[in-house]
Amino acid sequence: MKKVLTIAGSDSSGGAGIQADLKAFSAHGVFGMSVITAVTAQNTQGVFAVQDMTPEMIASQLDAIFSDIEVDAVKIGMVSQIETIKIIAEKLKQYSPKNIVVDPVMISKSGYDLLSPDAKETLIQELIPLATVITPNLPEAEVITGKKIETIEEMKEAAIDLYSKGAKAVLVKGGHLEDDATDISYDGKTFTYYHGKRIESNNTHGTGCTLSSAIASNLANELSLTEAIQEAKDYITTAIKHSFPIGKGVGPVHHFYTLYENAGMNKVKK
Ligand SMILES: Nc1ncnc2c1ncn2[C@@H]1O[C@H](COP(=O)(O)OP(=O)(O)OP(=O)(O)O)[C@@H](O)[C@H]1O
Ligand SMILES: Cc1ncc(CO)c(N)n1
Repeated sequence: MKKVLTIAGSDSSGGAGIQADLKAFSAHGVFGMSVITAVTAQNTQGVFAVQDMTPEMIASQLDAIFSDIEVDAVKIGMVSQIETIKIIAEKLKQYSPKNIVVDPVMISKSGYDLLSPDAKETLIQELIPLATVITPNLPEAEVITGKKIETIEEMKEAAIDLYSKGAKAVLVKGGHLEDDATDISYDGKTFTYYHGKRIESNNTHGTGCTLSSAIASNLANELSLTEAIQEAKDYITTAIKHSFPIGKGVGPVHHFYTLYENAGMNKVKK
């Protein structure tokens, strides 16, 4: 069984962050592990408090895992502070895992800063160059490139600009487009489109976390990058379609169990 690590924040309501990542890992049949960077007090309505882990504690978690277990892929989500980013980058350089998916999480859907504004530059300089693929949404891509992105053409321009920051590939996500949810990847040579019809759902809490974890799982399972992204896109689309309205705000997506599905045991149809 492949082993996949998420380095991210905890979402107490279970829709995003570490909790979404571990659910996505299980659904992909990989063994999930976690390094918690911060604990958030969060629900479907917002983020109410954040407690960052110390850099020492983050380093200890990383050492505990990498000194003992072979890691097939890493997904990085909420990294919160400059010192958090620096220690993660240092440890990843030391252990050099094969696949690193960087989701440059900045602001929650409810508008809370999950990345300290003064840490943006460190994220760009320290983490992006280590990435197999980075997966910014449109607001994140706008912050990193400094340009407004509203059209497919502007997404392609942003992808070229983001690629120049040093990641092996870039996936610009179109969840925030007005129109359909089309994502675009760029690997320095080729653009690939991942088309998704916009689903009218209020339950999209954790879509980005889920997509990046699905990509990491698929890379661990040795799919090519474009296959890994396409499969992950199919997964998130199904997960949004079958999402449920728990809580009073933006509900979570539904993680469906491919293993059960293959065995004909899953009630959820693709
Ligand atoms: N309403 C929707 N219908 C269909 N696909 C969607 C919808 N919203 C988002 N997606 C898809 O979900 C994936 C995650 O994209 P999105 O832009 O929502 O990420 P995000 O903003 O980083 O999410 P998060 O809330 O976790 O930060 C993308 O593949 C995107 O196209
Ligand atoms: C902990 C955490 N990570 C990421 C996101 C982005 O959706 C969130 N809301 N919470």
